[in-house]
Amino acid sequence: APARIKRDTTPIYDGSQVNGKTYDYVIAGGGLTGVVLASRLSEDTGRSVLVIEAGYNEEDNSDVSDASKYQNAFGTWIDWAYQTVPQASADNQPQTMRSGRALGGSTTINGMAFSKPHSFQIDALEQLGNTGLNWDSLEQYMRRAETFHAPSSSQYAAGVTYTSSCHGTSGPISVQFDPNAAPTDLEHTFNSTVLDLGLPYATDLTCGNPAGAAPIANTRNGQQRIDAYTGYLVGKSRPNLTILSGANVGKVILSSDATPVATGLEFRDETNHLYSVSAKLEVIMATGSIKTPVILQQSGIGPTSVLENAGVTQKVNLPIGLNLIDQVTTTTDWTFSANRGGGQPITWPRFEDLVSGSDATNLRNMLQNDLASYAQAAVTAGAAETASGLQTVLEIQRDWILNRSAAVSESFDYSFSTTLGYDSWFLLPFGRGSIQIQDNQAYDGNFSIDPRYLSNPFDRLASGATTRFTNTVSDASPLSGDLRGRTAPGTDLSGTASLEDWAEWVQNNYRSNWHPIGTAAMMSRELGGVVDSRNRVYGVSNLRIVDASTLPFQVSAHLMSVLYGLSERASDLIKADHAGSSTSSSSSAGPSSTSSVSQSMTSRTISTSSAGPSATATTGPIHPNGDTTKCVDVKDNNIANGALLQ
Ligand SMILES: Cc1cc2nc3c(=O)[nH]c(=O)nc-3n(C[C@H](O)[C@H](O)[C@H](O)COP(=O)(O)OP(=O)(O)OC[C@H]3O[C@@H](n4cnc5c(N)ncnc54)[C@H](O)[C@@H]3O)c2cc1C
Repeated sequence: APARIKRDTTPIYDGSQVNGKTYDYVIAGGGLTGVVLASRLSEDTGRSVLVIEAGYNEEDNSDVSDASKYQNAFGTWIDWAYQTVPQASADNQPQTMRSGRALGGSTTINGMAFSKPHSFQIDALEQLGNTGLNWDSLEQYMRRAETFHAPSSSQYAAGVTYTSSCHGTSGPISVQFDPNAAPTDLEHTFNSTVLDLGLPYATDLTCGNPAGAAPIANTRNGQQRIDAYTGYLVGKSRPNLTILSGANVGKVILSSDATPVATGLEFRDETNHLYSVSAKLEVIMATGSIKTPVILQQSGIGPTSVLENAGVTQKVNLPIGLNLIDQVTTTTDWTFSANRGGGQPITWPRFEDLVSGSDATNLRNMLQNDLASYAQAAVTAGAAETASGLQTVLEIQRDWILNRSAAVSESFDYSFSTTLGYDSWFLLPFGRGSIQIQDNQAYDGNFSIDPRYLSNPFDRLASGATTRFTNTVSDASPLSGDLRGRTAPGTDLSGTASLEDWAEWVQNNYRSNWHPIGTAAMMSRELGGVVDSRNRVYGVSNLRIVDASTLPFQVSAHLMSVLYGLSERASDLIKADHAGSSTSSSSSAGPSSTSSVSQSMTSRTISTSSAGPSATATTGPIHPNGDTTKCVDVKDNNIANGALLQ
């Protein structure tokens, strides 16, 4: 067996150890949300829980645990590095979407920034048909995930601000300002510059009003990254929790009832054996915004045209894989006249900060007149189910931008040596994309990811305005006095150039913001929703989705806080829904009877194998030193060999 066996929540690697067994809860994916659910649901010692995760325990990987090594893991084995299709409205090139493949999921490779949206953005979840889901109810779950460490007295004296009542005090995820950093000259200069430009100051980015300039805390404890797995499971003794790592889920097993019942999962372990497990109470999907739609479409839950083209028999017609929303990021750079110290000032400009005069009039008119055509364009592109449903959501986004002074962009600024850089993105795209399987191969098949970056005319100009604003800041005093010149974009693009010119630069110089959401949206069925307010998939029994795919729109925040809150909330809902149910008897008593496994296997189409080992099986671990090519579960859509794709 691989030597990476750890502590009490020991992952196992051999799928035959769970094959044919029944667990109360079977969770696909052990990323941010999967790990929260595994931890909370296994608190109930009478319930058996299985998590199936494609990646491994990366506690010993310093690229994960060392908080200063952000980006080192990009392009390595633990980055899925999903490839989009060439982006027709941008530069016609594919984009790489970073995503973590490990216990802890994307929290093992992410930027650790911890912020919360506007309270009215979370209240809008209720407006979309999710009764009872609003800022007040979710905020307590966001706090339940968090333990906040106040800044040191010297940090406080140097100007770090916070509001302790907005934070949690006893949750699994430690949130802290970098203990080795206090605001530098640069940060003071930067903040006074943006305040002079009229931006407000946000004392704390977790209080429900993040617009303006603010300090940002991270999910860290000292120099250690606190990812979801480290926070929620490492060191916990949970005999009723089984974690199978290195295994790819391919399908949800569904009964042939008129309303299909999710009875388990089919998966392939690290040695390519094909196996299945049963869920007595529920199957929970937590494989993230890209893979959740792929797995569900392969299982027969999805849009008619997508499943027909792929040759998959449809069991439930749902807009799974539609409504994909990600943002685009640009990087702009300046040179300092002298080293001004490191630092990470962050700004969240509003519409009124980004544009004025005819630009503001033009953009406002677009939002006032063109939402119906935006919604229709998404339907035509196969990215929305109905124009009326999407328009309802877009009208809510318009209200945030034009009437509620929402933060519409984020600018994450950094300085090192003599460079000042800004990573900036327009937060609230009106465009929508899709994820579609291309064949009926659940393990070695192809799927297309098309975020349709910059296809929406408003997104395009708002992205231009977002990037141009970094120039406005750099040109303003006192910051301008410290800068020698701009290195990206080149000076042929002047600060007063039109939004159109800046948008064109963005089209050729952007990257994915790596925040895909929306592909199984939580909202009423009529609006294009896939799950209800309790995370239950419409038209299927015993199946929930609890991951980033359920967010129906982007918000003015990094996503972790919301996802920790939503998965904490879901764990309570699931526990409550099964409070009276009896427990699974076979989970700890070895494989369930062969006959029940065979029955579930014959009720679905399976080309590669019958129950039990597949013909291509080999043995031995595949990570980190083994033959990683064995773990390729979707052709051309991941890295399995550790090579850098870009
Ligand atoms: C590079 C990067 C930087 C980011 N920076 C920040 C930040 O600073 N702050 C912030 O708040 N958010 C940030 N995010 C976003 C945040 O990390 C994600 O939104 C969040 O982790 C999504 O949670 P999830 O549970 O939906 O998916 P994930 O956490 O990605 O988990 C999905 C899990 O499913 C597994 N999986 C996939 N397919 C299968 C399969 N077939 N079988 C079994 N398992 C499978 C994956 O390996 C993964 O472990 C960043 C994301 C990235 C990629």
